[in-house]
Amino acid sequence: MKTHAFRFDRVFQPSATQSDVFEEVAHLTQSVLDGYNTCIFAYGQTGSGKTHSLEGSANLHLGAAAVPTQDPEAGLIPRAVQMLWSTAEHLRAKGWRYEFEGQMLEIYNDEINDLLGKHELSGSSSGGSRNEMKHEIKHEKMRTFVSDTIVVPLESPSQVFSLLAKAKSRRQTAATLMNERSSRSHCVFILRVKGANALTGESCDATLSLVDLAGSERVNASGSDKDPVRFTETKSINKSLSSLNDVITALGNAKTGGHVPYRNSTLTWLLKNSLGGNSKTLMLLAISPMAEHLNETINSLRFASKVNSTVIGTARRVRASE
Ligand SMILES: Nc1ncnc2c1ncn2[C@@H]1O[C@H](COP(=O)(O)OP(=O)(O)OP(=O)(O)O)[C@@H](O)[C@H]1O
Repeated sequence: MKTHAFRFDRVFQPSATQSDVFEEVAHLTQSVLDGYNTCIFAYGQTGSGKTHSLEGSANLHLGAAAVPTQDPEAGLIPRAVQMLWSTAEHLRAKGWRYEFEGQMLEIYNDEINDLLGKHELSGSSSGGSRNEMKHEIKHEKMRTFVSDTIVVPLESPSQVFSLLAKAKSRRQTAATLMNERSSRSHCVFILRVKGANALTGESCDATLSLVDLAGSERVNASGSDKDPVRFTETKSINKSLSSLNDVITALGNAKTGGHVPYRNSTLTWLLKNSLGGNSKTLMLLAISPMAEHLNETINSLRFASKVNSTVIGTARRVRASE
């Protein structure tokens, strides 16, 4: 039997619980309160467990009635949200006051859909989302703005869960109109955290981006070239995942002379400030244990171990004035 060796910071066995996974990443998500732009990607082939890891399979989206940290099936997002709110509450005693706001975006065929907006995701059996609105991404210093998208001020974890539920149901509606569409789009939850300390005069303003990437398998082997809709989807997934690879490679490679090709895909352009050397980035790789998925699993492991071995820079805090 041939063996392949890969090195990672941490490997979770099938017996690992949601709580085990969260324990590993909790400190990272928490650093958004200290003013670090932070990004967590879930990468892996369709059905390998990306959404399971980020959202979990508990019925979390019932508003205030759900208490995610007491639910063993709650995934990373609800746990992180709950932890951020409770840490912010503790930090009040030290003078900190935080404001939170959230956005839920989907990138499908290299275009942004606002999962909280009114117009998109109408669905179409002939080609997926027909955006009534084109969204533009702008970067000003350390901030990212997406035109004509809804940003919701968030007062409590339960409000975040309702927001996630709304976005999820809109995605699912679109998915029933177009078979398996959600596996072929990237879903990005952006939580902006603004903090000010009345005692020390310090301030911070950073975002936590949690990204459920489209299935990483190369679909051309499954006949996508015969189906124009599938072909377009495949092309844009391949493009955005290879752009992600190129950006990470460029960040870790001094030889590129400082040029990082963020603009090559909507995914990398949107996440520019969360991917750059000043932010904290983590990739969570989901792999299937099934023998028939071995090739995809090895491809995923190769990609992720390359990402893991890349040093993208040194994270630094973002102050509110930046
Ligand atoms: N570690 C796990 N333990 C238990 N069930 C799991 C685990 N990982 C995945 N599953 C289950 O497998 C199914 C597929 O997982 P999931 O939807 O998370 O995959 P995915 O990688 O997000 O797929 P897609 O690319 O289609 O979004 C779900 O029913 C999920 O609950």
